[in-house]
Amino acid sequence: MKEYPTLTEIQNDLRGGGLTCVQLVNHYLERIESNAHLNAFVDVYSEEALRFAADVDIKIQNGTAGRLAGLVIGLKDVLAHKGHGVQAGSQILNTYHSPYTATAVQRLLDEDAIVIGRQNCDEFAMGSSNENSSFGPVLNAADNTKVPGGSSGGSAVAVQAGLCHASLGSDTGGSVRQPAAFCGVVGVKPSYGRVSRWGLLAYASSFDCIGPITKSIEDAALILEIMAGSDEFDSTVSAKDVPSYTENLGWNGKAKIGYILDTIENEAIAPEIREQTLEVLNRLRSQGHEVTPVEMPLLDYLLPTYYILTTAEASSNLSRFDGVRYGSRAAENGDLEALYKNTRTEGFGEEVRRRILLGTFVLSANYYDAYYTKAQRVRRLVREETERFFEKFDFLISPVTPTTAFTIGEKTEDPLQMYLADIFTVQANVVGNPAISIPNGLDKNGMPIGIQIMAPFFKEEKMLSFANHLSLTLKENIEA
Ligand SMILES: NC(=O)C[C@H](N)C(=O)O
Repeated sequence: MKEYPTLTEIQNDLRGGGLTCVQLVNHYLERIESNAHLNAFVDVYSEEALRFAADVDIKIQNGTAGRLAGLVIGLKDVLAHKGHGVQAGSQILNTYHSPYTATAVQRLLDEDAIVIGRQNCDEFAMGSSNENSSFGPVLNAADNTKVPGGSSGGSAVAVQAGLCHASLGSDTGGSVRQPAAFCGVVGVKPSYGRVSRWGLLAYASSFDCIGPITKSIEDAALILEIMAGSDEFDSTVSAKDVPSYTENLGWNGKAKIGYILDTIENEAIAPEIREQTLEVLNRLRSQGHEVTPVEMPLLDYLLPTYYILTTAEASSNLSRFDGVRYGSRAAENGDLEALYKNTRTEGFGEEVRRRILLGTFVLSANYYDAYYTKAQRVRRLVREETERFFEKFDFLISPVTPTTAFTIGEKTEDPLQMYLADIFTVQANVVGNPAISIPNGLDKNGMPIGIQIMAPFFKEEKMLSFANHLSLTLKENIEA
């Protein structure tokens, strides 16, 4: 089957009669099977997807198909999908089947998207390498000895390796953008409050966002525009109208771009990432955009703030997995305390336990003010600093990650090193702004490099059209 970079091209062939959804699904099922070693999927819905595909084929013939007809999509294992398992890569939910469907997923289904399966991820989305999954690690398709990034590692690899056309991931501190960068695909984190979180298994509720992972910006724009918008089940979603991102992908005019000096100059950044990011900034400058270096002193506080607040929220969110309300109950459960303790010790992996303990510590009476309250204050300061930045600039550009995909096992013994993989992505979650990761070439070992564009709050439309402009520029660069 030929390569389809965009859904538009798939739909052209579907309408032209040269292709059917059943053929498409069969193609992806074969790809999933022949790439089983990547461990990207934890569950594949072969029969159901083929049945759906046959229905969509009839709708196409009748002219009644939805806007996503022909989109074969995978879901990160944190999204509720009625009648299907969802376990956040954890053993604690190994017998759970969802009685309802996440709003974001339902909106895609309503437009005739075909869900082909659920995808491997770090347990409860806690990780940057997909090594914290009870289903085992996911392998990067560009080099099977490397991680795919995390926590939406299975979702990114599935798109990278052509196992489905697109995926839905979740991004709490970079979990869509960082694996997208490591796998050479597009990943979007929308503004907090743009897409409903109803049906997303909660990790840190004031940070979590659902976002698409795709091969093209056009597809990301389409998926986002269909998922976004108010939802009676999630009161944190804005009632603001959703503009048509797909109709406004053309960029014209000059942009004011800022970049934080430290995100280029810091010694921890791989030289090729530095060079390729600078190359992009220079190119933009030569096109007449204003490109200015800035200082952002609060950057150093981002990761500590993120890890204090997200672990605090996680310790509260994950308390429901106790073997009574949710979670597979341990067999050994003498008294109530033993029941809780054994259930949670058996059900959760090491990283989840570490974060629950950290979060419980920062929320405990003696340390609450020193850690939790202080981190909330820093969050406010970072927000204000970011707002001031966007009074002067249209976009903030940075690398997505300080290095390309690292070797499996390299950072598993050192959680702090692992946390540093998110150094450039967490700002968007701490402040709530939208950000996108797009491919920016390869390093000398053939591993993908990403570049990130962050935009003002709720300016996805502007961000996507500029990202589109930039990716066309980068393509010219590669082809020249
Ligand atoms: N969930 C995320 O967005 C990823 C981040 N690496 C974390 O472990 O918190």
